[in-house]
Amino acid sequence: MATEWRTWTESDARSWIRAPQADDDKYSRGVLGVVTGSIEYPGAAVLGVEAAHRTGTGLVRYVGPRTVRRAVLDRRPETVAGRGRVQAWLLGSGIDPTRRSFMLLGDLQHALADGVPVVLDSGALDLVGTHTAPTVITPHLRELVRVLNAREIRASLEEVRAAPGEWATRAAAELGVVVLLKGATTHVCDPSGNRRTVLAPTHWLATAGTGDVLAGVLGALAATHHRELSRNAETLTDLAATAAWVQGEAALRASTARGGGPVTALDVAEAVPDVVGTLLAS
Ligand SMILES: NC(=O)C1=CN([C@@H]2O[C@H](COP(=O)(O)OP(=O)(O)OC[C@H]3O[C@@H](n4cnc5c(N)ncnc54)[C@H](OP(=O)(O)O)[C@@H]3O)[C@@H](O)[C@H]2O)[C@@H](O)CC1
Ligand SMILES: Nc1ncnc2c1ncn2[C@@H]1O[C@H](COP(=O)(O)OP(=O)(O)O)[C@@H](O)[C@H]1O
Repeated sequence: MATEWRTWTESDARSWIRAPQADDDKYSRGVLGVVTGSIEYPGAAVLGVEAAHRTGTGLVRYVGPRTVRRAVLDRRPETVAGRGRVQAWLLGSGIDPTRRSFMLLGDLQHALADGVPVVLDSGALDLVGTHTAPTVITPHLRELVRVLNAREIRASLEEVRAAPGEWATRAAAELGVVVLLKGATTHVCDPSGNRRTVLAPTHWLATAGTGDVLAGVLGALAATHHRELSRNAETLTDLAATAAWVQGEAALRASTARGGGPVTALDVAEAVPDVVGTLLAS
């Protein structure tokens, strides 16, 4: 039974930001594994990894093509290249699902078999339902239409645009995953009927790559909350709403720092630590 939509606020988001403690190390803080980016879209990998580091995970492992790996490491040398044990996976940003190599598909399947929480974005959205781990999908409107149509649920872009919350709810129920449907209002819902909206505080956010940043923030929050997630998978819904809130607030701060002017996706990622710091201080 679906509940009413609840608008996610700063005080809601505050409950889902974890600061490291004296007995923490980089592993206990949570390791995020990332399979994103491609020769066509290397920037998506850079943006997601940057955002994950900026959100405050203990360690990020990146798996992907050599040239993309190089771009990621040039920007963020803290990143560890190659597979390893992780507490959450971020898969698919900057990947064209029609052009996946065997090696990439193997990396994606390997990650999905891990059993830890998964964020599925962009070029991995079609893999929803192929695994049992707690999962959140992060489509925009067109991508949600594709996901629904692939499951023989007929929906047009116009229909989904007219009632995004209803279609997100339907997708969550049919697919058995948390759905984060992006837009000026982001709808987050799950199969248990929990429903959140996150209102973007600036429309400058509607620019290339900010979805990749959101995916990185969410991946990091999933990794840092791995203990809560292992006890209660529904936690993923609130973490997803928090990621959208943090991303929106970061965009607002980045824009305000530029006199209210436009922002780039990297500006948004770079503003995330300020948002996290403010949430922890308040
Ligand atoms: N820096 C990076 O690496 C970045 C990488 N990115 C990565 O790119 C991948 C694809 O993501 P996406 O959301 O753009 O793809 P998709 O859902 O297929 O939508 C395409 C739709 O847009 C439309 N369209 C195109 N041009 C248009 C125009 N001029 N004016 C109006 N409409 C236009 C087009 O419509 P059509 O031409 O078919 O009418 C089509 O329906 C994804 O993996 C993402 O992670 C991005 O995050 C960006 C930064
Ligand atoms: N009109 C808007 N106002 C504010 N935010 C928006 C608007 N339209 C889209 N967004 C946000 O911008 C981001 C775009 O993500 P996405 O569509 O995946 O783009 P990309 O693939 O280029 O990263 C999402 O977080 C979405 O919620």
